[in-house]
Amino acid sequence: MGSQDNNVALSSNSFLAYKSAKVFVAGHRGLVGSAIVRKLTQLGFTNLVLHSHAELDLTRQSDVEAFFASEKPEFVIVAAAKVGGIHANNTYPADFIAINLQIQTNVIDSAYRNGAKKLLFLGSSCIYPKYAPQPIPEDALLTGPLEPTNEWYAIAKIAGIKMCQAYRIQHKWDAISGMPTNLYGPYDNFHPENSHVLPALMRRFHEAKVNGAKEVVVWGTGSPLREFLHVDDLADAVVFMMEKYSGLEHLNVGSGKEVTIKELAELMKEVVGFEGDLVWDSTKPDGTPRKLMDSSKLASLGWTPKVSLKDGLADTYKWYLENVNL
Ligand SMILES: NC(=O)C1=CN([C@@H]2O[C@H](COP(=O)(O)OP(=O)(O)OC[C@H]3O[C@@H](n4cnc5c(N)ncnc54)[C@H](OP(=O)(O)O)[C@@H]3O)[C@@H](O)[C@H]2O)C=CC1
Ligand SMILES: C[C@H]1O[C@H](OP(=O)(O)OP(=O)(O)OC[C@H]2O[C@@H](n3cnc4c(=O)[nH]c(N)nc43)[C@H](O)[C@@H]2O)[C@@H](O)[C@@H](O)C1=O
Repeated sequence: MGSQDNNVALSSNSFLAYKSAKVFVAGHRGLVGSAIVRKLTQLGFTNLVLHSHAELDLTRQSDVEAFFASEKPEFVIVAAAKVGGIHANNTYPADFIAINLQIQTNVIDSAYRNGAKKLLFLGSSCIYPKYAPQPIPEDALLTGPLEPTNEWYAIAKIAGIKMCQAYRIQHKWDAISGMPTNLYGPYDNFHPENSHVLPALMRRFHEAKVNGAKEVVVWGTGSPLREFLHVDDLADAVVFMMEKYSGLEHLNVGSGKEVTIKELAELMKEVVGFEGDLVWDSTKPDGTPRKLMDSSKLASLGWTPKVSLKDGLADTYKWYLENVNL
């Protein structure tokens, strides 16, 4: 089945034409959700519906149903999820599969039942097989075994894509999915163990510099390749997809540029200004050896990223100094 076979007519669904539309951004306090809120605010959206986890626990079906029945948002962006780096994914598999299945199932179903015009679900590049062809095209999904450190999270995310597809097919409802590559930027999670590599290294190098440490430990061998995208670029792509895309297939969202973890660590060392040595802890997992996404479908619709890794790191470190390292 081609990606256009289940398109929903967009004529009544323009996103950008209607800045007073009620838009629910689930997960608005996180890395991604906060960037989407910044972008929508800059664009002039005036009716954003925002609830923290403490105010509305999206794993609770009856609370989610009551929220949608009373608020009836017209557009829904799902950036709420249980998220973490390689260690967190590997350590809390039950949380990663259960919480994510609950959040996305509750939100997608309630959004449909309460008349939302369009919903965008965010997955992750870890949905693809561990040894997918590189760069990874969208149709590599479900063609091979997953990376074991994050298969529980990946299975939940794959279920989210399939749920959007199923509602599109059965109900002719405009649910789409975007698959971002590894992200970073303001409001990231800088936890020493549970975060992703980029914020983890930023904090570790910064603390080493401040404490005058001679070395910094970096996990794994340094050889895995990762593609990084600044979260402001992702927010731009989310708005672009809300306006321009209405198809069955999920769309990759990447920068097209990859670096080894060793190169990332060297760059971070330079940006932070740490002058000691790197020590590699090979008892820690490398995870997927490479996951560069093929984002040419999104590019062919007219979207391109703008922020280079070097500029994005400098910008994020400035934010870290002003907001985290108080
Ligand atoms: N970070 C990355 O590198 C990547 C992220 N993504 C995807 O982007 C999306 C957002 O990720 P990111 O911003 O990094 O994650 P964060 O951990 O920064 O933010 C997650 C958000 O989800 C909210 N949340 C979590 N559980 C619940 C719950 N039970 N009820 C209500 N809200 C909840 C949190 O709310 P609160 O703050 O109030 O606790 C928080 O605002 C996810 O779908 C993720 O898969 C995809 C690829 C890469
Ligand atoms: C976005 C994506 O994020 C996760 O996948 P990942 O890409 O493997 O994520 P990561 O950022 O945690 O690690 C990238 C690489 O970096 C190395 N590494 C070095 N030093 C540290 C370090 O200090 N912390 C971490 N976390 N990694 C480190 C680490 O060993 C690995 O080789 C998925 O679980 C899944 O959730 C997902 O979708």
